[in-house]
Amino acid sequence: MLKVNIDSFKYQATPNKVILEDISFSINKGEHLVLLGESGCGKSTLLHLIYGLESLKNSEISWSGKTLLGPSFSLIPGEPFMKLVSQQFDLMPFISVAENIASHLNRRDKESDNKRVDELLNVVDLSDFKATKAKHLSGGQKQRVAIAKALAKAPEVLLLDEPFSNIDNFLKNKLRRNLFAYLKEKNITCITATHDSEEALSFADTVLVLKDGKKECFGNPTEIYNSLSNKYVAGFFGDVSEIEGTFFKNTTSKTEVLLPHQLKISEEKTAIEVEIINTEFKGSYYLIISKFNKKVIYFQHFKSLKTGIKVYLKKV
Ligand SMILES: Nc1ncnc2c1ncn2[C@@H]1O[C@H](COP(=O)(O)OP(=O)(O)OP(=O)(O)O)[C@@H](O)[C@H]1O
Repeated sequence: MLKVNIDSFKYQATPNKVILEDISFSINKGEHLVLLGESGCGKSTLLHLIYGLESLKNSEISWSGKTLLGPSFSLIPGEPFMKLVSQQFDLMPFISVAENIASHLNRRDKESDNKRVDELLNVVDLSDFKATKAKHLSGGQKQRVAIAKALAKAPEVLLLDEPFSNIDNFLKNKLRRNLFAYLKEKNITCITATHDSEEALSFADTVLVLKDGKKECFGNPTEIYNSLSNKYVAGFFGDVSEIEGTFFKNTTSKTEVLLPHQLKISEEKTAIEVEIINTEFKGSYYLIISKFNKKVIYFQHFKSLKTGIKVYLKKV
């Protein structure tokens, strides 16, 4: 089990700025935790602390019951059973993809090394680039080699910092399925930092949403999605509308946070009469942008609607 208990963390360079505060959680071996949060909320910092690149005070991080001591206690920062794939890919440019990956292997048995390289290239879908020099790869391809390289020595824990940020949507889906299935098969514990909610919904066992260095919510993806507590959390999953509960005849006036698929046009008159501002074609549906009580309201519809017309809305 990986246990993280961070009281607070500040960088030496900015001693008056708290970067992370009151972050505690644990994940079981083989589980996948997704850290979801907007840019600058502290995701990379948290990964660096877990990996052991920064020193902590009044805090503890442990793996399988053993406390990780941090950089002050080791000559080479970083734990040997853990690998971090950061946003800098750290490849050797003048050698091939295969040699880059093999540089992390024991290099005693050429044949088994070669097999392992092939297996890993298959995981990141780069078999055709085995002999290509790293400097001739695109950003997304380098990112995939960095992941394969991190997996070479079979780490127990893999930390991924925005692992698919340079990869197009079409390939991303295939890669994510391959990689996360491989990690499950090998029982490798993984933490992925991202602002892509799909990674959280489809591939996480647990999601930790961070906001301004603090824990906003923690739980399994279904729980989080089905009880979107506020605009910040809901914003990762789509355009957010906020409507006071009284408009739905709720007993309280507590504002409801709704995603576009949770609102639809009502044939009968309701308390929510919106004016259409714009329509965006989204492929399988139209996203309708409308105005209600000076607020922007988003809902899904099966066809586009004319700007300026008024319709009534209700909850799905
Ligand atoms: N070495 C450093 N020294 C001082 N401040 C830093 C350092 N590295 C990061 N920060 C600050 O810490 C905060 C959190 O940064 P961090 O990179 O952890 O965020 P993030 O959520 O990973 O962002 P992104 O999604 O953009 O990568 C930011 O305000 C950043 O400016």
